[in-house]
Amino acid sequence: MELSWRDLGREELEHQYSPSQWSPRMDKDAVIKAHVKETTEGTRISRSVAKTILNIQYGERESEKLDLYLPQGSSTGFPLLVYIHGGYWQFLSKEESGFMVPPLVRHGIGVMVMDYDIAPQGHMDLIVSQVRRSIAVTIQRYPQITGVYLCGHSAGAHLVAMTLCTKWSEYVATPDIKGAILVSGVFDLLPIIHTYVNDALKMSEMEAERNSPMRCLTQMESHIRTCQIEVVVAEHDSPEFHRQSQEYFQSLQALGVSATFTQINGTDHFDVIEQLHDEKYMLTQMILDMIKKT
Ligand SMILES: N[C@@H](CC(=O)c1ccccc1NC=O)C(=O)O
Repeated sequence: MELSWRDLGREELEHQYSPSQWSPRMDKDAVIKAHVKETTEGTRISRSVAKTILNIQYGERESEKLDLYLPQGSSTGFPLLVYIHGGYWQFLSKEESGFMVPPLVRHGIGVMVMDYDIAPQGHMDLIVSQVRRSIAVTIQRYPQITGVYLCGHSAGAHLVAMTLCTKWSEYVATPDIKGAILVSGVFDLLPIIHTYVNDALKMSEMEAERNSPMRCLTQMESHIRTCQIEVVVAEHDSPEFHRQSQEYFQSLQALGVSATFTQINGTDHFDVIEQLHDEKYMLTQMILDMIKKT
């Protein structure tokens, strides 16, 4: 019989869910520090090269703000990439999450990045609803948006997957989601409950279940089932991260969704996404190709 995460002791489970411990480039503290530095600097560059509308309020709460990065000629019509940042639902913000903008705006693509209430202020149900709401508000306010693509990293990939199973009639508008790129994501939250990650989140088993994309795939609305979904992992992600992505991909395929699975060799959990500032990087090309074709 195959081993499951339930057979792992707490220590091993925590190791599996500590992405920084699997990087061959640097030690765990250095890789996170470098990630924040790289993405903060990248976001600063994006804000200097692209036309921006920063801190658009999408709700009543203080943190409910989003940034828009616009391509040239944005008054006519443009596709929008929504980037959802990671950080285990308790770190990072939109201030470090605009680094992928330059190659996208050069190709006529707009980018939206939202803040959501990270834990411990935020809890999982709130975070999921904030992400969905920020997207609905954006497409309602900017009718020039021709189609929406979702890209998320780590916890952000989880939030993309939850957005794919939204009941859109509960929101102010229904986005035309044409594609999604899920990078090094977590799609079943149950193992997370048994790790340090839950110290700030304080999810109950029920909250973890109802917020697990693996467990709400059948709620995916029919217009979403026709979109293109790309599941991506880093070569140096842990075996548990590989398993989570593999199983999510297989479930999408079983549902008849058009999905691909890609491992990016030579990358770890952090530089797999950091390199999106580079137009020549494989994942940037995958995103540009997807938007061109759909
Ligand atoms: N304890 C986690 C921390 C972590 O995942 C993280 C920390 C800061 C910023 C981003 C992170 N992860 C993914 O985006 C780790 O071992 O990597």
